Amino acid sequence: MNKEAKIYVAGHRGMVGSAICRRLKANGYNNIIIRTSSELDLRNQQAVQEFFANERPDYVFLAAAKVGGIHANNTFRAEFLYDNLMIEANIIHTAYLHQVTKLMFLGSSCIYPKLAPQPLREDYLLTGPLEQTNEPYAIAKIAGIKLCEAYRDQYSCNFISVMPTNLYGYNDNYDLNNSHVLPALIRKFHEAKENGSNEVVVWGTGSPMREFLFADDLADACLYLMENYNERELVNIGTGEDISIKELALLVKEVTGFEGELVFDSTKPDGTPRKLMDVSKLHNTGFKHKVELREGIKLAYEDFKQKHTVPALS
Ligand SMILES: NC(=O)C1=CN([C@@H]2O[C@H](COP(=O)(O)OP(=O)(O)OC[C@H]3O[C@@H](n4cnc5c(N)ncnc54)[C@H](OP(=O)(O)O)[C@@H]3O)[C@@H](O)[C@H]2O)C=CC1
Ligand SMILES: C[C@H]1O[C@H](OP(=O)(O)OP(=O)(O)OC[C@H]2O[C@@H](n3cnc4c(=O)[nH]c(N)nc43)[C@H](O)[C@@H]2O)[C@@H](O)[C@@H](O)C1=O
Repeated sequence: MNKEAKIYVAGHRGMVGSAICRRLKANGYNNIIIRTSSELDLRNQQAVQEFFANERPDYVFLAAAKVGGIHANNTFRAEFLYDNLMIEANIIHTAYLHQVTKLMFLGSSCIYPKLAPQPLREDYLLTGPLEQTNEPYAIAKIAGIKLCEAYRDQYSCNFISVMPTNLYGYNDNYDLNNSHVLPALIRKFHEAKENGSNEVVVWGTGSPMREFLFADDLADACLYLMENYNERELVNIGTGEDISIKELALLVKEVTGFEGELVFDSTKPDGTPRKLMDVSKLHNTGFKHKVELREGIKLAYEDFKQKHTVPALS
């Protein structure tokens, strides 16, 4: 991408979109186009087509989506399917109509079958049934992948798809009902410590395994792949290491300094037992993540405290 290129970051206020914008600016790209969802509802096809006609971006990072953790996915099933289908269909089709030089679609590790062999290779896609709690979101993401493939096949569009693992970092979502596990645990342990509670409830059995990548590492990977990857096939983006939810909770407990007990609420779903990504394709391109989990949790916790805790009255 040349430094004067017009780069549209869809979802710039989100955890991933804001990280991509940070990285673009740090790398000298200053022609970045952004819109909030109230300025441009990406589910509205006409509004998207007018936006592209006016702004004519050269590159698109498609990081806008309806996103949430296991409870949100399992509760707002229609919204996770409809919103994500509409957002991706509108942007991908309009990017083709306006001859965008290159588009990157962000999928997710949940697209792979619930019980696929581990670690998950990109060619395991559509080889088995999906995890029920996030099937709508996964189906939408798979449709996005197939749109990029089909527009490449029929119209020679340079649209690539990347599959991030579970993410965390600056500007994460800390709503206890809709967030992912890591931000939820950071908030729960912090508030338990501040309130003097002697226990923190962890959803599920604690036995599922999850892989976690710091969002700024993902952003680095996205810029690297936007510059260097032009293939039809998916690319997994992760660390290649996973941890049990129980071990993760104990790590967050240690970082936040909470000294009480963990209580596991097995009435809550575990979801996919494991979804470790095979990241050999990514590593073969020369890219590797930098931030390890303990350090990343410390960085995310500091960000949480700066943005979410009311300063004590002086
Ligand atoms: N977080 C994670 O663990 C993972 C995320 N991903 C993928 O990464 C991408 C970004 O996720 P993340 O940053 O965590 O999500 P966030 O929820 O933090 O951000 C999502 C963004 O999408 C925008 N958006 C949502 N609906 C609309 C709409 N109708 N019109 C316009 N904009 C909309 C929001 O805009 P606004 O703020 O203006 O309302 C928001 O900025 C998504 O594609 C997600 O599927 C993949 C794997 C894991
Ligand atoms: C990125 C990925 O994210 C989602 O899939 P998920 O990884 O299953 O989601 P999660 O992070 O919410 O849970 C991971 C595990 O953690 C356990 N857990 C414990 N305690 C809390 C807790 O307090 N909150 C949450 N949310 N989970 C908790 C929870 O029970 C589960 O076993 C989908 O969006 C999916 O589509 C997707 O792409």
